[in-house]
Amino acid sequence: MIEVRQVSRQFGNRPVVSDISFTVKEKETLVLLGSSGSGKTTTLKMLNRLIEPDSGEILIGGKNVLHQPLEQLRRSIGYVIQQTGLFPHYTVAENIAIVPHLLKWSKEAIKQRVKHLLETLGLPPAQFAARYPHELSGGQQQRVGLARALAANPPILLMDEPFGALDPVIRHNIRQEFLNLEELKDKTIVMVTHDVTEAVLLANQICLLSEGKILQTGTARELLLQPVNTLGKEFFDQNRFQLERMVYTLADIFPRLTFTPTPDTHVPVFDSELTLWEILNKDQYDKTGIIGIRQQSQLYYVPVTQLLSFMPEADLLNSRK
Ligand SMILES: Nc1ncnc2c1ncn2[C@@H]1O[C@H](COP(=O)(O)OP(=O)(O)OP(=O)(O)O)[C@@H](O)[C@H]1O
Repeated sequence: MIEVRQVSRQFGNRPVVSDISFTVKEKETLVLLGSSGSGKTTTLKMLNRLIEPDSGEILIGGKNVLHQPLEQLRRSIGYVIQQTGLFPHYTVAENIAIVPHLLKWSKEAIKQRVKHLLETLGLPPAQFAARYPHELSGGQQQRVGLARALAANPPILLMDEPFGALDPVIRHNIRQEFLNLEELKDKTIVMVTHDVTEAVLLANQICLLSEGKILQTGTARELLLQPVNTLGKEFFDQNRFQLERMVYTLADIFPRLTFTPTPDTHVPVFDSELTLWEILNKDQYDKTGIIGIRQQSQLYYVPVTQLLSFMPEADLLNSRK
């Protein structure tokens, strides 16, 4: 668990991070979201002491990070940055092996770990292990950066705009892979992004920053549907239509649906707690045009077009009771 308590940091006499507090539970992903200059990177770097706070406390696993030996702290925290930070004169395998090597793992253990990570991240070792970073695409470099951060299996991962340098299609694909990676499922992750879609997709909790202060911390659903101030609301407005599909569940829109009779053919059935986005991203539905919804152990059938044409309404959540 990571606990950030009333942390502040100035550069010169300019406050860059002011009185920030949040908690990241084990195996959760907290996204630091905010526009450029809002203090995201500075906050992240205080977690692994690349920057030290002027005041406040940061506890990891109950221990103040300032009281832990720096080397030990950094080795228990994987760090992934946009520019990957790969060593240009090291091969892919050597780059990934850096921390296990420092930890004096056996040669065989290192070899097996590198092989496993490359396979997991879709980079066949026979093809990629001996290459140098400049012989890789941006997406491949980013995967190697992630593999390197994961090499010694640290419980915590800090990621600063990890997909930022990638073009939109690759970015989308890597994000999806990221969501499905077994290696990441038991990690406690803090990620910096200014991309709202990325935040909504990946975060258990979002901490929305503006000018070094927290505007709101909560789930994507809370930030989108129950903003506590205008600034927080406006941050999502440009992408609101798409983002709300990512947080509205079938149960939310249930009162607005018109049901059809039980179809003759088999149709896919979804639990009503799934979001519209989760349903619309599954390809099973377009064969039938109709889906089943399981709501409080009853089954209802509805044409998919109703989900596609759904327009969020301000009163919808209030009417769901
Ligand atoms: N070492 C430094 N010395 C002086 N000012 C700094 C330093 N590092 C960051 N800043 C300033 O602190 C502010 C916050 O920077 P930070 O990198 O934390 O923001 P950010 O939200 O991550 O922005 P971006 O999305 O552009 O990376 C910026 O105005 C930046 O110029």
